[in-house]
Amino acid sequence: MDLPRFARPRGENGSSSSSPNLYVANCGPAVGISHRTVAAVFGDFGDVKGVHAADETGTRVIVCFSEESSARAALEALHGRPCPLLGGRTLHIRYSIIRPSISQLNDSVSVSLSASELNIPGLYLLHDFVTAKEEEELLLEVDARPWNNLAKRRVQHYGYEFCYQTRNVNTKHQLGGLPSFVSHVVDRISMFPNAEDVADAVLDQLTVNEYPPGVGLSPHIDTHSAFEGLIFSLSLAGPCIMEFRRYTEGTWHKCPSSIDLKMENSVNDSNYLRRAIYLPPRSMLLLSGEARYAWHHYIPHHKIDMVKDSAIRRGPRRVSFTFRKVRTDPCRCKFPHYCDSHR
Ligand SMILES: O=C(O)CCC(=O)C(=O)O
Ligand SMILES: [Fe+2]
Repeated sequence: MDLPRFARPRGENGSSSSSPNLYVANCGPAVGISHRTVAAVFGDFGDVKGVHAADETGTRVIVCFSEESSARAALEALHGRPCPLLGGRTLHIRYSIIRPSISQLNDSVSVSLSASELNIPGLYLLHDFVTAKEEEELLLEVDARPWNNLAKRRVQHYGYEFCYQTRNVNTKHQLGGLPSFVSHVVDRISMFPNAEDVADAVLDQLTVNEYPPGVGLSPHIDTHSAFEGLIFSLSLAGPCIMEFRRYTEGTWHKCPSSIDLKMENSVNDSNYLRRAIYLPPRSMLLLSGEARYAWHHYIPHHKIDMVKDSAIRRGPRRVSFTFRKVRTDPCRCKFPHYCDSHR
């Protein structure tokens, strides 16, 4: 049953405050009183917009009036006394408000389809960066190689190993060059519009991530001292949304060994700006400048994403190829607040 979500409103001193909706206990279909009968009885006090089950017991309902004054009149007349029109039952009535659902709380950010809509300097998205055939071939190549299992997803590293404890790379330990099966992708990246110095950026590290449905990635900024300023991420196999958060300086903490976010703030904390973008399969995302250095990126742990008005299912897996250049000297970005080279 699809139940509306109602909560008891609280005034400043904890007392219940006024609302056009009433929570009415001790009546309902389970005790032989239909919603229609409830609407008729409460209709004596004003226009009733609807009567809903308050929960699954069948003995508690929510009566929604158009006007607060009607709800107040009904509450004063009917609360705590036997109601002859409802089989002599004693009704227990309180004010009620519509509570936002968990998903509304978590996902109130609207999801953009293009990077320009997002208005984050340095963030770019190109659709159809590879063809469906190339996508299939890239997936076959990585599936023919060993995966490393992390707690919830699988990864492969090329060029340099990425260490999740330190969120850094060991620059002294090169695994070899990038594999030849990504050469055409790297060549295409060198012509990526919008990316300053992209032609000079010799990308030498590739992380392949495989996310099962419902698995995301915690909010983070790729460690400044580990990687240079251009980060390219190719989405394959399934879609997802990526959220970006820019924390107000002073509201987050650098961890000793990384610049991952210490989650002191709840998801709804107003200490950060929030934006989200839809990443379809075969699209290439570029994080550069402010987007790379000052915004946390995050993939929510959803099986279904709301994009505009459509619910988009994640698919059996999403595989991303993240191309970066390992940094060999300290970071000199313009965002020292978010930078581990500026400690
Ligand atoms: O899966 C992605 O697109 C992003 C991966 C990522 O942010 C990372 O590996 O640091
Ligand atoms: Fe990242």
